[in-house]
Amino acid sequence: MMLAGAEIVTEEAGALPMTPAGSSGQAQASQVQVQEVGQAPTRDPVDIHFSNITCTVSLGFNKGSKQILHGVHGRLRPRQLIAIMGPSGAGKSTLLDVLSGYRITGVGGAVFINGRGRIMKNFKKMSCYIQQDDRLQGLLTVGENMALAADLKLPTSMDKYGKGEIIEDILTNLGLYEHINTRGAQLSGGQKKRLSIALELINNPLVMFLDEPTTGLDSSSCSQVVQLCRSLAHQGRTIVCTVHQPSASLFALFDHVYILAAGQCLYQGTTKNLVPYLEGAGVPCPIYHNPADYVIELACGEYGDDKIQILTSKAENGRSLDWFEEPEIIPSMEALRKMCPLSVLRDQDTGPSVEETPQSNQRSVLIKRGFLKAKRDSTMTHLRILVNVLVGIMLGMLFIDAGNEGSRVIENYNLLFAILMHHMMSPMMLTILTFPSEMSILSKEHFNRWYSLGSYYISITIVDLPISIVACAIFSVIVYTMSAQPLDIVRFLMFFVISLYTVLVAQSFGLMIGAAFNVVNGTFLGPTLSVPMMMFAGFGVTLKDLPPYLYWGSYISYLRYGLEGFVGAIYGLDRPILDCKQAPYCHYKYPRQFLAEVSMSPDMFWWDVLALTVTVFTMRVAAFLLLKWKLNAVR
Ligand SMILES: Nc1ncnc2c1ncn2[C@@H]1O[C@H](COP(=O)(O)OP(=O)(O)OP(=O)(O)O)[C@@H](O)[C@H]1O
Repeated sequence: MMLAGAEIVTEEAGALPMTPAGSSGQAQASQVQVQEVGQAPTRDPVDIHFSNITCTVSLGFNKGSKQILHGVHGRLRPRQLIAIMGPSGAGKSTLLDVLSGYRITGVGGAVFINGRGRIMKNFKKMSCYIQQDDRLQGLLTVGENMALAADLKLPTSMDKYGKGEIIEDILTNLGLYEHINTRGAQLSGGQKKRLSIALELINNPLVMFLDEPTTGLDSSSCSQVVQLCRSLAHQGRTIVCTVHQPSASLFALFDHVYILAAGQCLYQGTTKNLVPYLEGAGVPCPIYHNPADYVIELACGEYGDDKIQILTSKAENGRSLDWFEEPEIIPSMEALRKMCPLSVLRDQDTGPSVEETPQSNQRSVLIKRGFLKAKRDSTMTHLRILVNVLVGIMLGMLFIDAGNEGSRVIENYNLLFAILMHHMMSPMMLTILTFPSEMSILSKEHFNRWYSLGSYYISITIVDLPISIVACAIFSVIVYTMSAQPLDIVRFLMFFVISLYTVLVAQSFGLMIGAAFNVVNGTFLGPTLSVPMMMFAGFGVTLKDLPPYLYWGSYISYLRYGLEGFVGAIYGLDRPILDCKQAPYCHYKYPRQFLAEVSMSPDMFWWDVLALTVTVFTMRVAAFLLLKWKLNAVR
């Protein structure tokens, strides 16, 4: 059963002639002329005023700090497509981060929305931020991506037909309808960019911030994306993009430009006024020179730093509105407040919740999305199960029939430790390697208030559990039977429970590392931090041989509880004397003698389960807190 929105999109897509992915679809898309885009906003347009914005970043311990933005001012008018331009490193993305509210650390100054100080919770409800890298669900089709976003971003009271209509409308106007059944990962760069915009358009934001929407696109895709933004702006939105160095034709598509050089404003006004402005400042743009190129050259200091100073003071670091279209009719802050009285805002207030839909809806949609992804994920699901089958068979063959033989007890003990290593390494490394890319999507969707972190975390935990159970059960059956462990259902279940717990702990440990570190650091730290756990597991150095001053280590090693649990399952429960067919003398044919040798008590099984339960719970909570911290720390 598909999602409500996805169902309608797919049904209706099926009724229309569909273009197979990767064929002539791309050519058709490039012919799309973006004229009218879906629903025009129904609420008052948004006028953004920012004043004395500074941004300082710390360069690390004892290295001081760096100021990126130097008290810039500006005005972003509604129904305008505004480009923030400047050379590389000028602070364009930083300014966009600050204006969208994404960056909060080290920021000074004030942002006003329709004449009133910005209240972040309310501003987030009317705006969205599309970052430079396309953070899309690559395993889901365009239609599924849209349907899931609609289920998260539109009120639950809206039925699937209502949502389907909105989705159809947006996709048709953005030239993506032909690609409704194409997976996100298979879209071209321009299509990905348009899908990123389409996803945010679902709840019809009044303000859109786009970081470098044209980077990496060919000229035709660039102009499509910019034309699309222009149409969206002229419908009543305030659209702000950063752009590097647009061609003359692309530059002309923008209504307004805001030019930065080394964190200061060189010019703010209409695109058309740029040439007269430069002329007035004594730095005229040479004939036949693209003004966008020329102003970037000026901002780079190619014509001298004094020119930057002249322009910054002429623009009053963004205070001057002289180069706006009809500056005399730009409303003052007071006039804006009168135009948007508080009584109107009160009527529009949708309550304290930041997200559009309740947590229960967020969880169920995210769980559906998680299962859909898991079904198609060749690494997290298919490869994981395959690896469990292959490693199970390999270990089974290596230790074949070791479980019942008195002369092979030590070998069997080695097998139990090898099983623990497998359950520790593969889920931990898989999580460390895959979670950081998931994290970037989480950061975007969470910031754009698709869902709360709690809903996300619960859903990933629920989605992963059945996959872990299946992978672990397959592995356990193979290795248990091939190595001829006692055929007793209770022992097998004890063995399985310990295996599953070890997987869950290792995964939680991987999640903690994946949430806090990038892939390189995580790949180094995960296995390195696991070494002490192995040392204290009671393997190699048995627990009784551990020096007393290091004994505490065995209590914090989850592998110790795993190994003890395995030994209890296989040799506990008053196991009878073992066979001794393969040797004349079997030192450990009495299981109790072996248990005494490794100083493990068979009665500790439930304590081991309890210890592993507490460890899983603690690590999950720690991973959640780290995730929460990381989401804010990157800002
Ligand atoms: N967290 C940070 N720590 C240190 N320096 C930073 C940090 N964030 C940004 N910077 C520096 O601030 C300056 C402005 O960065 P920003 O990304 O805003 O520039 P930009 O104009 O968007 O550049 P580009 O067009 O190349 O993306 C750069 O020199 C960058 O190295």
